[in-house]
Amino acid sequence: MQHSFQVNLGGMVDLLSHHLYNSPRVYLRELLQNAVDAITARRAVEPGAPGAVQIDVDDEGLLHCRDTGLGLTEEQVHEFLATIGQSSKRDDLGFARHDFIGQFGIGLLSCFMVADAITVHTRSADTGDSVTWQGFADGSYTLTPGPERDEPGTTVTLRPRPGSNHWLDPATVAELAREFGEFLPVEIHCGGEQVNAGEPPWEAEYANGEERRQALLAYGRAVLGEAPLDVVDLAAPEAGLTGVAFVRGSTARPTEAGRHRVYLKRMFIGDDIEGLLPEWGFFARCVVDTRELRPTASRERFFEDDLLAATREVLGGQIRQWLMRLAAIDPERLAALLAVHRSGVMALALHDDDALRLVDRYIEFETNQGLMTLEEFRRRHPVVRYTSSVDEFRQLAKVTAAQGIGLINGGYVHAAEIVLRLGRLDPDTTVARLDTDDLVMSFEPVDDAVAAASRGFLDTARAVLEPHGCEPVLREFEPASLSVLYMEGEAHRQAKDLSAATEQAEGAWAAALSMFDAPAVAQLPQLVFNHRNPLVKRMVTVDDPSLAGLAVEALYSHALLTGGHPLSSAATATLNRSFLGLLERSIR
Ligand SMILES: Nc1ncnc2c1ncn2[C@@H]1O[C@H](COP(=O)(O)OP(=O)(O)OP(=O)(O)O)[C@@H](O)[C@H]1O
Repeated sequence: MQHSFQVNLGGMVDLLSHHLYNSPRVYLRELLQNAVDAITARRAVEPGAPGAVQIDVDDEGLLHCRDTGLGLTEEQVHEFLATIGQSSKRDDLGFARHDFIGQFGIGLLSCFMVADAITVHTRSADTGDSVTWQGFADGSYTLTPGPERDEPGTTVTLRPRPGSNHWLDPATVAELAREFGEFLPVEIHCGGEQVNAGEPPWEAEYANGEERRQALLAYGRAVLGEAPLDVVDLAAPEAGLTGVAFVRGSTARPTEAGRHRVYLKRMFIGDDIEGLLPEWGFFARCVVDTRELRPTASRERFFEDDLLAATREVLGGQIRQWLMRLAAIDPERLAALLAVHRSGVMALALHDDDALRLVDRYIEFETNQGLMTLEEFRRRHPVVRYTSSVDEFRQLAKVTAAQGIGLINGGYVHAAEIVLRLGRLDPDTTVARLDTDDLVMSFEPVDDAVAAASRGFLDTARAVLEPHGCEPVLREFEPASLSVLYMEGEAHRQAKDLSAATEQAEGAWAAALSMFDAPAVAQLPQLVFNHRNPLVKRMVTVDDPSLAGLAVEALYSHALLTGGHPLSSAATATLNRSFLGLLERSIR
């Protein structure tokens, strides 16, 4: 036997009024929306019908919202107003009717957030009959005929709940009406004063293009709280969407990035709507009006459906086109923009070839020959080498420059990925991570006489460094001011990364990683002594093994520190020992 669900009416009303919305302030949005929908419905059958909404708060603190809409018959009151989830704005198949903002049949209940009784006094334009309905938060209602109204339309009256009077304060009401109704296509009056402009500034008529642009920039200043760098027109016909994007002149606060101001059929929905632009577009803030995107029941965001995804693509494409056009007509302004929004454009360049070209041409990277664009760097160095960490760059910038090797600091966010992608895009560019083994190979060996004279020193150095898993090498390289370099070598670094990952991993990951047993490290890290350095030159001929040992220990720890390598406890002990030992000898 089949049964029907039972509904706890009071609980349902409570759920749909108090727990659906972010703030009680939306009660006024729902009132305005119903008024505008009722006017739209009346004008569909009576095109010249008046279209105005009047909101007043009387001396007793009651709020009255009066419209010149279609009104309701007694039958419609029962069917639509008094039936939760029933809406006159859906067609016979249950689809939202296109011209109306409402569709769910629950919006009026939001008034229970601020009122304990809702009175609807309405006269149907169809029958001319007037009725009065009064609904309460427990789900009960009364319906009485009359009193007569002169004109078709509806007046909704709210009696404030104890403690909610401030929401019905005249100044608050005017502010909310202005906010939600700013662009609604009917006149909205509050306390006798019209509070809305009725038309979004991007839809308005202007004498010429420049006047329009200045008006939009002024509007953008109000929206962003700062002067925008530029304004971009947006249109996504499938979503019935028009609007503008303001390019920020400074980086957005994290709470604002990727959030946009959105109107639904000209009614304000929210200032913090996400998902309108691809992630990389965080340097722009959109203000748009849409007819087709599907709002959730709270009307505080949109469903993440195919239409929203397609709209995001279209709008992203328009921002991208604007960027490309700017590159062609005003490269200086583009450079200024890229300087402010560097990381956003870099992120875009990770999957967009045009943006990659922009980055190539306009964004400066840190290289071992100073700041320069990748385009310029590639002109000088057909092989683009990069480091994957800032520390490695710092350590090797000078020494690679001295060997004539161009080096890019790939340690900053996205830098290495950008350089690699550029290599894939441009067949004439070879991109390679700096291989420190190759670098050591490029250093000149010392001549035979020096090698013979340094044998004793190298034996001492080998003995000192062996417990640290490091071996000494003597070479000649520029700059001569550099005494030693600690070089890990690619194979060693990979093995180290793997063992660190395995140590940190837990559960299934640890098991998976342990399958890649760290290979026996073929090449130990090297401490490369530079024989062109005057100190090293003297050091290799010192015939006091204990002094040589202290010097090696000191240079080893110094090389670790300057290379940004973590100091093990053994290395820290070495640093202390060598420092104190050398001090003792020099003061003796
Ligand atoms: N000012 C009004 N004039 C005429 N009819 C109204 C008015 N306000 C409400 N109604 C009627 O009451 C019904 C229910 O209104 P309610 O605001 O709860 O839902 P809705 O507007 O249909 O949908 P949504 O939940 O999306 O707002 C409406 O469909 C409409 O038929």
